[in-house]
Amino acid sequence: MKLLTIQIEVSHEVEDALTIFAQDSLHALGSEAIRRQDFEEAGWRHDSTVVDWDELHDLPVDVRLIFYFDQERDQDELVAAFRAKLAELKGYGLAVGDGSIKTGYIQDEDWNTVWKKYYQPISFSRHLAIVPEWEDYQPAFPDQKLIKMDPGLAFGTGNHETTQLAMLALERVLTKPVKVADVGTGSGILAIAASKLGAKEVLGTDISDDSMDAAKENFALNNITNYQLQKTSLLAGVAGKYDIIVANILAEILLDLIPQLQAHLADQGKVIFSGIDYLQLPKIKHALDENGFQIILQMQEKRWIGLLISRKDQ
Ligand SMILES: C[S@@+](CC[C@H](N)C(=O)[O-])C[C@H]1O[C@@H](n2cnc3c(N)ncnc32)[C@H](O)[C@@H]1O
Repeated sequence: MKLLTIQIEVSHEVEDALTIFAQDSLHALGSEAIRRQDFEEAGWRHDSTVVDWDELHDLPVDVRLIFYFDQERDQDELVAAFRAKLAELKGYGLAVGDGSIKTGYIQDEDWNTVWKKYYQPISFSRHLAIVPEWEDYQPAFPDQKLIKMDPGLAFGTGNHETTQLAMLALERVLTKPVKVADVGTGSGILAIAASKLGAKEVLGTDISDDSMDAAKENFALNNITNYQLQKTSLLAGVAGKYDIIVANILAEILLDLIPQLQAHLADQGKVIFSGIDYLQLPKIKHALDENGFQIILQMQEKRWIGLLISRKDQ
């Protein structure tokens, strides 16, 4: 099978917003970012960035985003959607960069090997490291827990700031072996992190078939058995209450989740939101307030906001 590729030259200011837009609104099968800065810093960086100098033919001015879509998708429609999004972001006062767009086709096996090359172990914290399935990794601490991942076609390698903000909040609130629901589980990474941090049971929900397949494989890869997966929108049809509900999804979708929270959150429960572009924060704050919730911790990385939330009276 072939994949449609759409390549856009942008400024780093819009990289995240455009990537999430492609993933969540246009249902891209995958994405890749080639950042000039990564190449320039390659000599001294020892984190998850990997640079293959042999493949260095033409560097982007700032960031080149490559999105992968099913070959049957209408490329003119997708290009028009990207152009409209770039115009919207420009309207917010962001530097969008060159904005030029190129389209093409590649064999999907090529895509699989391309992204794997850029996916390296992440020593995330004192407690957790995220390790691609095919990598050997020596824990930085004898008791550091490893999250083994093969995200397949689902979102959630652990590289994205939004995933990392949600993981930080999980470390903060998982102080007892409680029940955790991960809404929009993607690759299952947050549910797996919760289980490794000692959750009693984890539930992952998602609307995507790719997510269900990837999460199931990743639970098996991590020898996790105390999990359930449910293909549904947000918490629709989910039975029972959860002590922690974590959701890393775009703000527009979190707005639909907020009215469902009271019914699914246990007494003294906590909610973790991530995936909120800072421009969308006022809307989320307002909706939380209207639905009886308060923010008890706010974190930010680049444009992205992560929130720890409780009921107002708790
Ligand atoms: C940004 S990804 C987060 C993946 C993973 N939890 C992480 O933190 O890396 C958002 C996920 O939400 C899923 N999603 C989007 N809309 C949804 C909905 N209405 N209900 C459930 N999942 C949804 C997408 O399929 C995607 O897997």
